[in-house]
Amino acid sequence: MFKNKVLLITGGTGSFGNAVLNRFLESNIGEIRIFSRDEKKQDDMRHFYHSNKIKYYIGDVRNIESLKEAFCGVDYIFHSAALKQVPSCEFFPMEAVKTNIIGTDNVLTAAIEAGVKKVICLSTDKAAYPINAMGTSKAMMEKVMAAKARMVSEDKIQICGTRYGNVACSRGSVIPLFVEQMKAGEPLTVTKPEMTRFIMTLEEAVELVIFAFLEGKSGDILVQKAPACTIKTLALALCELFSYKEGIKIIGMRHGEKMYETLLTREESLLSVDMGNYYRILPDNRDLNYDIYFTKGDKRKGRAREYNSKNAAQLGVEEMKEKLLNIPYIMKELEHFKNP
Ligand SMILES: O=c1ccn([C@@H]2O[C@H](COP(=O)(O)OP(=O)(O)O[C@H]3O[C@H](CO)[C@H](O)[C@H](O)[C@H]3O)[C@@H](O)[C@H]2O)c(=O)[nH]1
Repeated sequence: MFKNKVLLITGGTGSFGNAVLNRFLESNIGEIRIFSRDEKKQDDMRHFYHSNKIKYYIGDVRNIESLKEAFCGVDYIFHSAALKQVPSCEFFPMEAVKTNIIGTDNVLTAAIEAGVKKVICLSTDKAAYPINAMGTSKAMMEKVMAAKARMVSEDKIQICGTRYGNVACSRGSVIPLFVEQMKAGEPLTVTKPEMTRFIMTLEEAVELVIFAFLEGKSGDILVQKAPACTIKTLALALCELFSYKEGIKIIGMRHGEKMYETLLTREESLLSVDMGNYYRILPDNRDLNYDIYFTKGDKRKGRAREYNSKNAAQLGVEEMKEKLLNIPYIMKELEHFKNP
């Protein structure tokens, strides 16, 4: 489906953009456009890949004019540009509104105008029953996406979403932090040992977006059935892999954190289809006519069960070690740790 096509990735200089490039550069895709704000990161990528297939566009999803220019001739978009750090969004919630909500609206408006055929918007489990500004802005992003999908015919453009769990070893996340603590000879700072998270690899995140691209209909959100684990399991697995003896120190929950994350809410589980390794959450396309809204409901509500990192399949220490050993970053750090 990507043969000779033009794919644009917003926020394309991040880990996700690089993983998509690794996946597609050797394929028969026509062109990949990297759209982002940071010229330095784009320049680094230019030198790293040396590929004529990649074109770089400086711009900001907050600025619709910059999107319009970049979208000319584009077939498909993976929309990954976002503010995704929990603390920074908590301190600057309006910045999250501008990038995650208004930015997504801009991307979709410009995509419709430019005749783009399919857009996949990347969201997070923190958007389900959100408690922090990052999750709330992503929940609103999903609503913007659903509203746009409802308004524009599927023949013109297909708009879908994906929801991720935690991407293992992504920039600024807990695994690289624990690795740095081990290098410094410090104990691992565990917030709450029994806290759980869905764990995905970057490759799985790319697979999910491709699955959404191939199988998603307009308005759908696709979710991968990811395994989960407690933070204690993760810390123990790392200590065992690195033969690390300094142990862990419990520091307590941080601002805006939940004990577990949800990939599928109770309400969504009524609208979801089990597709083997994935769930497809169908859009709630009931008539939005206000009279009906007040007189007709859904009797099934209340019977449904959410899908969260507490009731999902849990990885034990051995399984976690196995998963970690498949991640190039861990292999590199292990090598370095053992032969400094
Ligand atoms: O020193 C620390 C830091 C984190 N944790 C724990 O490790 C887990 C993961 O923490 P991360 O900071 O790696 O991830 P978050 O769940 O807070 O959020 C991350 O995952 C999100 C997706 O759900 C977004 O991608 C977001 O940008 C990213 O920071 C949490 O239970 C957290 O409490 C610790 O135990 N000790």
